[in-house]
Amino acid sequence: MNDRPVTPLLDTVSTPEDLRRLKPADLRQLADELRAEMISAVSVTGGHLGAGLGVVELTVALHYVFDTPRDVLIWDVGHQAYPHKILTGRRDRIRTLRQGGGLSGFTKRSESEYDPFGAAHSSTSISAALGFAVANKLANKDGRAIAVIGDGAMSAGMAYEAMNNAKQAGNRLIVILNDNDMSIAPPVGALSAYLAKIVSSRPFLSMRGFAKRVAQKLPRPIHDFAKRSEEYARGMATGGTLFEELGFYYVGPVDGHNLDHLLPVLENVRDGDHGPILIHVVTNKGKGYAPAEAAADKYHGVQKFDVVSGVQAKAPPGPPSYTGVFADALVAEAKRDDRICAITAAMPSGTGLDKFGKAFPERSFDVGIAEQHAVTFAAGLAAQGYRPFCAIYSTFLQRAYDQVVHDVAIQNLPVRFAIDRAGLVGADGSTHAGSFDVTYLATLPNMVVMAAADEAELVHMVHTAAVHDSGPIALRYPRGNGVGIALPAAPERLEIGKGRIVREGKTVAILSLGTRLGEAQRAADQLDALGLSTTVADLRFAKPLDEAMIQTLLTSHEVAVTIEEGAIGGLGAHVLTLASDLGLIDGGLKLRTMRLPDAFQEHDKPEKQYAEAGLDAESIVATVLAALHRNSKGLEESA
Ligand SMILES: Cc1ncc(C[n+]2csc(CCOP(=O)(O)OP(=O)(O)O)c2C)c(N)n1
Ligand SMILES: CC(=O)[C@@H](O)[C@H](O)COP(=O)(O)O
Ligand SMILES: [Mg+2]
Repeated sequence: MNDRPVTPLLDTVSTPEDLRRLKPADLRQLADELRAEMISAVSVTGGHLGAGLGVVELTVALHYVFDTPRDVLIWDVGHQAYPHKILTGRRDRIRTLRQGGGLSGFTKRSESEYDPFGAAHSSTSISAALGFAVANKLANKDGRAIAVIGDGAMSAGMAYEAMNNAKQAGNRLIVILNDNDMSIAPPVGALSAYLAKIVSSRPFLSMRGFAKRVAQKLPRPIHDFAKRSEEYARGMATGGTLFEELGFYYVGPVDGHNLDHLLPVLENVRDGDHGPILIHVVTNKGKGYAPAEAAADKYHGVQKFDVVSGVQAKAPPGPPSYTGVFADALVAEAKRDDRICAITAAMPSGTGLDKFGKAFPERSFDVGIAEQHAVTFAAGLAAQGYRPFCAIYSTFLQRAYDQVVHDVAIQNLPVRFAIDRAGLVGADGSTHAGSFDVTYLATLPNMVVMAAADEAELVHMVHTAAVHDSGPIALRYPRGNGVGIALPAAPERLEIGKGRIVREGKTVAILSLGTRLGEAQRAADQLDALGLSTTVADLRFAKPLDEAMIQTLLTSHEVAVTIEEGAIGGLGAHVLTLASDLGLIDGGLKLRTMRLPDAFQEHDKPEKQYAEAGLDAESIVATVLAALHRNSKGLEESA
C-alpha cells in the first residue's frame, strides 16, 4: 500500500490563481510536494511518469509567471501534463487517471479550461499555439500562447513547418523546448546531436564577450538578466543558431529544475518585446524519483508500482504479446532474406523493433518522430530493391497517409506496413485507438490489407508480407497478448485474398476480420445452443476480399454478420459493396455489419471498450437474433 504524501502547501493550491498568491520562496516546497503527489497518484494508476516528473518546476514556474488560462499553455503530446492537471483543479481526480470514467492521460479540451488544446500525438503544439497567438492578434486581444515541446517531439517536421510561419505571431508566441535528451528511447538524429552540442558547449569564459554582444540585441530586461547569469550567457553564446535562423529569439540553455533561474527568465520573456521566442530548458526525465532517473526509459510509461522500491506490478504470466511475436517473426524472416529492413518512428520498444535492431543493426532504422519520412524513406529503399517493414502504430500511421498513397501505393512499391495497436487500445483512449487503418488502406488500389486473428496467424502474415514482392502490403494486429495458440514451427505463405472457414454451420455466417474471431466463436457456441447452427469465417484479408467465399457464405446462410475492430468503411463496407455488385442485395439478403461506433470512445479497459462498442459475443448474438426476428431464447417472435 502506498501512503499518500504529506503536502501542506499543495493542499492550499487548487488553481493557478492560488499558486500565484504564494511567495517565490515557497515555490521550491510546492514543487517538491507536487512531485510527491504525482508519484503517489501514478503509483496507483500507472501511466506516463518520467516526462511529468521532469517538468514539475517548469509547470509551477509557467503557471506562476503567466496568466493562465488567459495565456494559453499547450503541452506537446500531453503525456507530461499530470503536474499541470494537479495544479489546475483536477487534483481531486488525479487518482482516476487513465481509468474508465476518469481523467484522460493527456490534455483534453473537454476536461478543463486550462487545457486549451487537446493532444496525444506529438509535435502539434507550436502550430496550435501559433493559431491561438494569431487569433488573439486578429481579435486585438491580449494573451500569449506558450507551447512546451520536448526534444523528441522537436524531431518531427510539423514543428519546423510551424516555426517557419511563426513570425506573424510576434510577442504572443513563446516556445519552450523541454530538452531532456530523451524521447521514449534515447533520441536519434542530427537535431538531438545539435541540442546536445548546445548544452555541452565550452568554455564559458572565452564566450562571455560574445554572449554580451548577442544579449545586447535583446530587449532590456532580457539583456539585464543575461548579464547576471553566467549559464544563460553561455547559452546565448553557443546555441540558438538554428532557431534564430527560423526567426526566433533563442534563450538558453536554462536549468529547468532551478526555479531561481526559470522564474526570472520567464518573467523577462513575458515582459519583453522580442517577437517569437524559444526558451531552451534543460531537464531530466524522471527527475526527483531515483528509480525513474535510473531507468533506461526514464519511466516513460509505467504500470502501478511500489513507491518505495519503484518496482512495477508484473502482468500475470500469459501468452506472448502480438508485438513480441511480430518481432521474433520478422527477425526470422530477415535471417532468410537480407533485403529486409525495419523502420520505426521513435517507437523501437513499442513496436518490438529494438529486437530487430540488436540482430541487424545495419538494417534497422529509428528515424525519430517522423512517420511521414519513415514511409517515404521506406518507399525509397523499396524502389532500390530492399524490402522494408515500416512498423508503426495504426494511429500514428494516419499522419503519413499521403506518403502511403503517393509514395508507396501509386508506385506499387513493396513496402510492408506492420500496423501495431490496431483496434482499441485501452488507457490511452481515442487519440491512440487504431480505428481507421482498414478504412484508409483498403480503399487504395494496389494495397493488400491483412488482419491477424491470433498470434499464429500473425506469424503467417509476417511471412506472407516478407515474400510479397509485387506491391505494398499491410498487416494489422492489436496491443496486448495473443490468445495462447501454439506458434507454427514454420510460417506459411498465405494465398493473397483467401480467407479460411474455422467452423461450419448452416444458418448463420459470421465473417470476422482480426482478433474478434474469439468473440465470433463464443457467439457461435451460444447460437448453436439456441439451435442456430453457425459458420465462422476468418477472412484474413480486407483487401483483396475472398469474393468467392463471401458470395457462398452470403447465399447459403439465412443471415450473415461481418465483424471487425475498425470504423465504418472497413470490411463491412467492402462486403456490402461486393454484395451490391453481385446483385445479392436485390433479393432479400440479410447482412449486418458490426464495427466500431461512429464516435471517439473514451479510455477504459479494452474489453469494456469493446463491449461498449457492441463488438463482443453477446452483441453478435443479439444482432443475429434481431435480424432473424428471434427472441433471446432463439424462438421466432410473433409478428
Ligand atoms: C505522432 C506521434 N508519434 C509517436 C508518438 C509516441 N510518443 C509519445 S511521447 C514520445 C516521445 C516524446 O519525446 P519528447 O518530446 O522528448 O518528450 P519526453 O517524453 O522526453 O518529455 C513518443 C515517441 C506520438 N505520441 N505521436
Ligand atoms: C504518449 C504516447 O504516445 C506513448 O507513450 C503511448 O502511450 C505508448 O503506448 P503503448 O503503451 O501502447 O506503447
Ligand atoms: Mg524528451
